[in-house]
Amino acid sequence: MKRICIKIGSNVLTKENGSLNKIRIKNLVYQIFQLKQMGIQCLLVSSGAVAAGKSHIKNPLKTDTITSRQIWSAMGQVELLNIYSSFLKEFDIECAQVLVTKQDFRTREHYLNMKNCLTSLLDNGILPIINENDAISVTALMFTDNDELSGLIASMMNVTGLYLLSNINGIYNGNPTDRNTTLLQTINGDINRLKQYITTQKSNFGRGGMLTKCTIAGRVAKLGIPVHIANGSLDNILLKLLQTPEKIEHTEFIANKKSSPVKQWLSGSEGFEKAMVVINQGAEDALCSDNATSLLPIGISEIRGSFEKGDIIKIVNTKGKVIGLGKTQYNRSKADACLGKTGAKPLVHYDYLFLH
Ligand SMILES: Nc1ncnc2c1ncn2[C@@H]1O[C@H](COP(=O)(O)OP(=O)(O)O)[C@@H](O)[C@H]1O
Ligand SMILES: N[C@@H](CCC(=O)OP(=O)(O)O)C(=O)O
Repeated sequence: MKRICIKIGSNVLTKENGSLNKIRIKNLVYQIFQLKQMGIQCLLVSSGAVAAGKSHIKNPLKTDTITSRQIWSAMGQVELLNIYSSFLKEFDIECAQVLVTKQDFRTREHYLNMKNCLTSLLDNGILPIINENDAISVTALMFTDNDELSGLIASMMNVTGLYLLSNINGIYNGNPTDRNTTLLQTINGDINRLKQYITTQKSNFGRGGMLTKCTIAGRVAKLGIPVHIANGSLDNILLKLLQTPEKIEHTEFIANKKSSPVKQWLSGSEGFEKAMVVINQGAEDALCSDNATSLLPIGISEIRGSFEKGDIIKIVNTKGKVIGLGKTQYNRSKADACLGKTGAKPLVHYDYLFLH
C-alpha cells in the first residue's frame, strides 16, 4: 500500500491577512479524499495555527513575542482543526489531532509510542493531522519548522513519498523573483551545491525558509524516501503529482536505497547527542567510503563529554564538520581505555550509524 506524508506550509493555507483560506483547504481535503479512494494512506502535517490565531488577535495584551506565539498557536490550532474536520466530514473522513514536540523524538521508546499511535489511526482509516505543539514548544529544542517535523514523521512512518507543499513551484537556481532563474526539476545526491541558490527570503508566514526544506528533503531522500517540493496553491496539485508527476513543474529529490528503521530514527536525533567524538582522517575516509564500516576506537582522536552504553553521540572530523550520529556499544570509560588501540570492539556498529 502507498502511504504518503503531506506537509502544507502556512502560506498555502492562509490569505494575505493570515486568515485561513477555506476554499484552498476544501480543495486540499477533496484531494486527500481522492487519494484515499485510490488506496493511498495520508499523514498530514499542517502549519497555519499561528497565522490563524494572529488574524484574530493582532497584539495580545501584556505579552512578549514568545507568549504571543503561544496564544496565537493555541487559538489558531482550534480553528484550523475545526475547518479541516468539517470539510473532511463532507467526505466521511474522520481526522485526529496529533501535536508533538521535538522532545518526543528523543528516546526510542517514546518514538515507538508515537509511531504506534499514528499507525493505529491509519489502520482505522482516520487521517492524522500533525503539528508542532507550539503552545508549549518555545525553547531551543523546537523543530526548525514543520518541514523538519514532516521529515521525521515521513521516516518514522516509512512512507513512500514526502510532499512539501509551499507557495512556490520548487527550488530555483537563483532568486525566484529573477527572470533568468529556472526550476531545478530533480536533485540527485549532493545538496550542498543548492545552498548558493537559496536566499534567506521566506514566504509571509513561513518559519524555516527554503534552506531547511532543502536540508530536510536531502536527508529524507538519503534514507530512501523520494521528496517532492511543489506549489500547494495550485488546484489538485497532489492528485497531479501522484498521477502524472512528470507533467508537473516541481522539484523532486531522488531517493537512495532504503535505510533500516534504526538509521531512520538516528537521522532525526540531532540535538539529542550526549557527547561528541572527533575522528581522524583515516576513520573519516573509511566511514565515508562505499563500504559498510563501523567506528573503531583506533580512529577516534578525542572524546568530549560523557556517555553510557546506548547513548547517541555526534561524530565530527578534526575541522569540526559533522560526519554523522551513532548509538554507542559501550560507555565513556571503556571507550577511553580503548582509545587509539587496534582490535577493540567498534564504539558504534555500522547498523547503528547514520552518516550525513
Ligand atoms: N532558490 C530558491 N528557490 C525557491 N524558493 C526560494 C529560493 N530561495 C528562497 N526561496 C524562498 O523560500 C520560500 C518558501 O519557504 P517558506 O517560506 O519556508 O515556505 P513554507 O511556509 O511553505 O514552509 C519561497 O516563498 C521563496 O521566497
Ligand atoms: N507550527 C506552526 C508552523 C511553523 C512552520 O513551520 O510554518 P511553515 O514554514 O509555514 O511550514 C503553525 O502551525 O503555525
